This record gives sequence, structure tokens and C-alpha cells, in this order.
Amino acid sequence: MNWLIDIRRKLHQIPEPGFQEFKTQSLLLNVINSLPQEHLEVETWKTGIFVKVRGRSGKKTIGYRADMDGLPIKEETGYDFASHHEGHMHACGHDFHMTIALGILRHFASEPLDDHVLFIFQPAEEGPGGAFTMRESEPFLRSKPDIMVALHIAPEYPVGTIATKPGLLFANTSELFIDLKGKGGHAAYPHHANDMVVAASHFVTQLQTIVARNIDPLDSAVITVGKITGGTKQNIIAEKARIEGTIRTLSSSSMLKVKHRIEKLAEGIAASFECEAVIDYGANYRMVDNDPELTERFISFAEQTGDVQVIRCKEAMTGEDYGYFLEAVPGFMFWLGVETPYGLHHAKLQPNEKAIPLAVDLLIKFLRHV
Ligand SMILES: CC(=O)N[C@@H](CCC[C@H](N)C(=O)O)C(=O)O
Repeated sequence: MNWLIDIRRKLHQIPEPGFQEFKTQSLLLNVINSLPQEHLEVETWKTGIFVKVRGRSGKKTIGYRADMDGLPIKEETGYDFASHHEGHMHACGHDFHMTIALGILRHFASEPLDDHVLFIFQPAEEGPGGAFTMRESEPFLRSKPDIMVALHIAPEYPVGTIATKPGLLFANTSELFIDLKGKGGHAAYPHHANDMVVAASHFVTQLQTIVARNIDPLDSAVITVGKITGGTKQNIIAEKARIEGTIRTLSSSSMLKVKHRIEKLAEGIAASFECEAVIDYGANYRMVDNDPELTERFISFAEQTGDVQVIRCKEAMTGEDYGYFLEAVPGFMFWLGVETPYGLHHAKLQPNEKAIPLAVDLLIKFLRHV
């Protein structure tokens, strides 16, 4: 089987949570060690890896980043190479991202550029976030890139298309965890208890008013509650409930406003249900802010190759801790069309593998040219 497709399928079988990408790291190292080593410097960082391909002159360094972690999703693709890790799946394309990075690395390991290329295999993109600490790490600072490039698969675009834009591409994000604690009791004696299932239900409904009533309609924000847990049995009034979600905004000021409103609502819920409401914002990601000049250069380059159709897309409310790399180094991210009916984070996501060699070829050409 084709080298790239074989690697993608092997990676697909071993999705691991953030900072537990041990098998993934080991598989990547096996592949990297099988390449010509003359120009390579390989260094592990937690469960991630830095690979520097020394350039002929090394005047500048180009950074290329791929994320490594999977998601807690029970796969329903029906693939004969489906996840071996029950309840975990590469449902956000990180198996594609790593494979494409290896494809580019294989090429430059044999034919280095004038510039150095630093490949960054980054753990924990889905959470708690690996980019910020990796960016501050010694191996990164020692070989700090002058520009950075990364891609993300896009199920909604056909194979043979890429999409991007200068400036804001992905939103600011903040995780959201709210713990409610009241008084449990017998189902038949509600007047002796403070029911946290009822409090959580009110809270979730009130959260919907923030985007509808507190955010400028010409701005954008999202509050999604993806998980609620509470109680122990159908005839016991729940003493505790937990609400888990994520906040997305296009500006830092809207993020502050949303959080302020959540805190006010939490105070109200605590007062009206006579309970505790404790908020934890978990991991926060900085927006992906594409460097205008480099992005335009990439768009013009991709268009003139004739290999892909370039779509100038709108910004999306997805998040990416790659934004932390772009805070420190000018660069960009683009969407790679992988045409599949099911979206990111779906148990049936089946990105089209024809996009892999296409992305490898395009990026090799661009990195030679940039
Ligand atoms: C591209 C993508 O789907 N990224 C994730 C990033 C997760 C951010 C963070 N852990 C959160 O849940 O807020 C996304 O969900 O957009």
C-alpha cells in the first residue's frame, strides 16, 4: 500500500488523549528513524516531537506544525482500520495532519532546503493545549522559526480545494466547567432538598440568553454545552450537577463579556436555588490570526500551481491552540478539503485520503518557494 496511506491508517488505529500520545509518539519516531538521518535533529518533548531538517545555508527556519491527539468518541466509520482504542477516535483529522507532516519531512530529509525546517508534532490540541508550553520550550526557542505553516482538514470542501483568509481564521476559545452543589434527598420530599438537576437545567437555559441578548448581533459568539452530569438514581434528588461546555468569540473583549455574564448568572442560580456554583474556565486558546502578507503569498502561490482551487473563506468558530504559535511567529493556517458528509468531531467522519498526497505536494512546492 502507498507509504502515506499506510501510515495514516496505522495512526488512525491508535487515537490517544492529550499528553497521553505515547503510542503515537513511538509510531512517529519509528517512521522518522527510518528516514535518511544525515540532515535531521530529532528531540522529544513530553509526548510531542521536534524534528529539525538542517538546511544548506540555514539563514532562516520554517516551522511546520501537526497536532497529535484523538477525541473521546466511539468510532462508527465501519473502517477495517478503525480505532483499536475503544471510545477514542481521530475525529478531527489529526491522523491526516501528522501523515502530511511526515510526507513533507520524508522529502526534505533527502533533499533539504536552503532554510532549516522545524517539524513540530504537538500533543493535546483538543485539550488541555500543548501549543503554548511547546512554544515556550527550550527546543522551540533554540530553533525558533521565522515563519509557521499548518493546515486543518475541512469536511465541507471538495478534495482539490483549500480555503483560508488573511487575519482572523479561527475563534478565541475557553472551556467552561460549572459545578453545582446543593442538598440531595428523597425524590418524594423535594421541599427538604435543593435539586441540582433543576438548577443545572435553568442554568443551561439562561446561558442561551448571553449570545441572544448580551452580544452585539453584528459580532459573533457561541456557548455550547456538550455535557451535563448530575445525580445518582432516578428516585434520588441530585446533590450535585456538572455542566461542561465551550465558549467561542471573535474578539478578546467579547470573551470577557461572555465570562462576566456567566459569572452573574451563576450568582443568580446560586441565590435562587440556594446552592454553590463554581466556575472553572479550563483551557483558553488564542485566536488563529493569519499573517496577511504570508497568507496572500500562499494564496497566490497555490492558485498559480493550478493543483488546487483556493477558496477565500470566512472565519470559523472552531478553535486551535496553533493560535499561540502565531502569536509568537508570523504564519498562517489553511483548511484542506477532504469532502465527507460528516463533520469534525463526528463518529462517522471519513476524510478522503486523496487529499493527503495533494497536500504533501503543494506544501513541498510552497516551502521550497517561500
Ligand atoms: C479544530 C477544532 O475542532 N478544534 C477544537 C479545539 C478545542 C478547544 C478547547 N478544548 C475547547 O473545547 O474549548 C474545537 O473544539 O474547536
